[in-house]
Amino acid sequence: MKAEMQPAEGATPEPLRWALHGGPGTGKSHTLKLIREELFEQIAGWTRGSQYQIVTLQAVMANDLDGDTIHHALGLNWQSASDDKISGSKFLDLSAKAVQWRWLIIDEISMVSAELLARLDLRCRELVRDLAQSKYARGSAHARPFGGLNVILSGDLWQLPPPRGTFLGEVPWEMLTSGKSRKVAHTVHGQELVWGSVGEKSVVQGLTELVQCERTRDVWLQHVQKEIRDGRLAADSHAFLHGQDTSVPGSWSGEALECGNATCRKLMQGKYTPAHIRLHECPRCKEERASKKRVVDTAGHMVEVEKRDRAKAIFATNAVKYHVNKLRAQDWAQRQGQEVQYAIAKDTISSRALQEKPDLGREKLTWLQRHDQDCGGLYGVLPLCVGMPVTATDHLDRRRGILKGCPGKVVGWSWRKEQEIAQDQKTHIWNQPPTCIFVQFTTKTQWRVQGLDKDNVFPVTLQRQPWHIDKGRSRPMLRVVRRQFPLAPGFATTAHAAQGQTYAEGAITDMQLGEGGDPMTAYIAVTRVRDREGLYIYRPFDASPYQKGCSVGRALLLQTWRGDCIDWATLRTRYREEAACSECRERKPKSGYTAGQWKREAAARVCRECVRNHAANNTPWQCSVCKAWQDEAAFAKQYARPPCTFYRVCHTCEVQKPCCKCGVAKPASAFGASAWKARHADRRCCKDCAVKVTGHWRCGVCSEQKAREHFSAWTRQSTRQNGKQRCNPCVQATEIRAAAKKAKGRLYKLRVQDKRQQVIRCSRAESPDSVRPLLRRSVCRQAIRRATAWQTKAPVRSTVRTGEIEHRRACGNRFRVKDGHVDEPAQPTPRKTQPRAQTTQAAQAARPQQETQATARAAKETNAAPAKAELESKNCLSFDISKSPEHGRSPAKVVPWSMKIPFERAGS
Ligand SMILES: Nc1ncnc2c1ncn2[C@@H]1O[C@H](COP(=O)(O)OP(=O)(O)OP(=O)(O)O)[C@@H](O)[C@H]1O
Repeated sequence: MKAEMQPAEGATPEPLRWALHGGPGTGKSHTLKLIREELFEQIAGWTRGSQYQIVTLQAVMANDLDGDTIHHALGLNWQSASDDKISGSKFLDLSAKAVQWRWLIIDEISMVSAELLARLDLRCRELVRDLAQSKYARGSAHARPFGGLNVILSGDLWQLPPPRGTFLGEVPWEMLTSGKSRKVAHTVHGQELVWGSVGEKSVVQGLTELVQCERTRDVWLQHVQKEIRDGRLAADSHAFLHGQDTSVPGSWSGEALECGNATCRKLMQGKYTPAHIRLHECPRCKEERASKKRVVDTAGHMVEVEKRDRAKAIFATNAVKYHVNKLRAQDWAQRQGQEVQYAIAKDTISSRALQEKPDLGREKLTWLQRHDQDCGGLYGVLPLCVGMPVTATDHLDRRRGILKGCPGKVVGWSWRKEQEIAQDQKTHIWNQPPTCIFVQFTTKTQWRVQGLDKDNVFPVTLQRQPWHIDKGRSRPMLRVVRRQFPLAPGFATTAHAAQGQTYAEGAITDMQLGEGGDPMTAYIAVTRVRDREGLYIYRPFDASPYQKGCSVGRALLLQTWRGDCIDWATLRTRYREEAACSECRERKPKSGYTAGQWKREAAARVCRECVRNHAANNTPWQCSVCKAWQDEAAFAKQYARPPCTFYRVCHTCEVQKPCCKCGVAKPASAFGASAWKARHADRRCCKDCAVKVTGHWRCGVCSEQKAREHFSAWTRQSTRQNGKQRCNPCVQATEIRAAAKKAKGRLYKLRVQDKRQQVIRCSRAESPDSVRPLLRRSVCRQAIRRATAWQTKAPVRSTVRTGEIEHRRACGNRFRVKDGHVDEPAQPTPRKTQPRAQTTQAAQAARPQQETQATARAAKETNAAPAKAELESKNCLSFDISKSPEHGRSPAKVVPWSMKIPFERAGS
């Protein structure tokens, strides 16, 4: 260190920028503590904040080292990446503190993002006085990194990356691709601070590595931790954790057989099955094997309930942590024989939010179920009982060391007088919270609040925190203020909060990773314990996520810090984007191709060099159709323009193209300019097909272009050309189709009618004789009656029982019947429509002939059917359906008998 700080002759001393690296529990924080206490404070007599500063990302880590958070110590804005908003007075305050700064120690560097490190560097350059000797190198106008402060970067690159931002161990790909960086300035700056160099030397000048794990003395557990760290968890280790059979005896630690038994050593030779090994291993191996089973099963193995109750559950996400905390709080209270008290948060909606969404109040109950990180870090329903472990969710008192994440236990709470009545009613849900909750916190120092009789007991009062329901929006509007105690049950935590901690009581972890889960979170949990007895794995897990190896960046950064020579050329060939040229067959990086060529398919991609060769041979352009490289003269002039780089067609391929309508291949002159250039063949329509002729319309049905006279049938309705116009043949065809359709409809009706009549006839013929008259009567509602016209004495058949009968055939007159008998008046009733004089004479002339015919017909009818006469004598009227007045009427008026009287009923 001294050597590094020793100036070369005549030169400004170079400040120290050093890395302290080591696995979990190797004592990095312990070393920093020693440097602080023994070197800085005891030997140099310095104080924190004046001559040196120790910073970390999280308050709990800072508290362990008696340091500060990066944001608080350097006045950085933690909500946004902009640091311009710092007030003048605060900046002056910081500057005054930084006047004497010489050392800056950053712990848990893996959790500091590139962006945050860049902001820290810029703020240091601002705060350190220009007069400070080390700020500028001799002859340089640029401030040194970190304003010339001596810096120690301590941490483990194989631990968790920052919750947000770019991980420092990520390879800056610009180094591999030698392309321009598209990252934001802060990212590039931050990465340069750990990867880059100042002049010939790298920014981080060297590295001290700690290798001996001090936290975990269990050799086998150390071995498992290492396997998970390297991403190569062995099948045997996985089986040991699950209590399954292994290919080695139980006391195998990964390096040696601890029992030293000769039989067990023999079992190691690989000839035996796992079941055999388990059966024949020595008692010590059996014992070791049992203790290595860390996956908790439901059958009650590892029933160390008491111990497990005190162990901290470590999860990857806040949501799981929140729910586990609530469940374990209930469980814990039950075991202690206590009733859980629930403090209900009060959410107040801002007036602006109500303006935007008036019915927001209805959702309040659902907000209580959201996890705390969604609602300003305060629980909706906070379970509490006396003696329960809790943690502070905010910095409650910096002076006393009660920072966010500080552990403690509930000692009691105090009510206002009027609230004590509610207490008597034994309610366990506090809609009206107590005035304060007394919590005994575990801090580095001992203190006592005035008026309280116990040490380290702090009255935690209600806190208000704003949160937004619509926090995903670019400008959240729906603001709610939550009022709750800033406490959380202390049974579970996240892996990020657990980093750097040692849990002597043990840790519970879930190693079954979901999709996208990070094995590092499980690694952090596994490395927090002192021995295997302290590790509880929540459920069986899949080994594959822990066998994928680890990223190349971490190892490369460590090599950079060590000062090892990195073979960037080999890395470039391995990681750079490359593709083979279709002509020279050589694999080349993206920069070896033009943008257009890179996008092409592998078979058509040509590298810059081959393109250059073609240009040198005076064939600079490639035809997109025939793929031949040709000179410029082989292409049309417009292809010289830059947009045509991706599509050029030579004259030979361009001589003729087919029209999409007529399908005939035609030269360019037959097409319009845009149609000729169209790449899609279905858009290339020749002029003949596309042309509009004056006085012509295109028929909307047959699509033919015709003179307007051919549309005369259509223009009777409309003269507008709207694309629906139809030519005369098409109109005619339409009309014919409509008429045919109508006729078909009518024919169908007649067919139906005929069919019905046929059915009736058949049924009548088939029905028994006794039933037939009944059927006839039912079918023929209007019975046919016989009468004799009194004028001509001719027989007349009619359905009229009472009324007038028109007897046209006999004389053209009418006569009246009453109850079926002819009512003979003194004078004949004149017809309504009187025949004209001429026709009356003609009718009178024809009358004798008609009378003769009628008489003859009557005689024929009387003689022809004796059965009919018999029926008539029985006063039954005959029925001939073809002569019936119903015949020929619409079927709707004729009611089929079968529908009216069922056959059986009629028969009976
Ligand atoms: N040299 C040492 N002598 C005795 N105990 C030590 C030593 N180094 C570390 N320890 C103990 O080991 C535990 C872990 O140490 P420490 O927190 O410093 O490790 P770390 O490397 O910072 O771990 P992590 O990477 O997890 O933060 C602590 O309880 C500490 O007291």
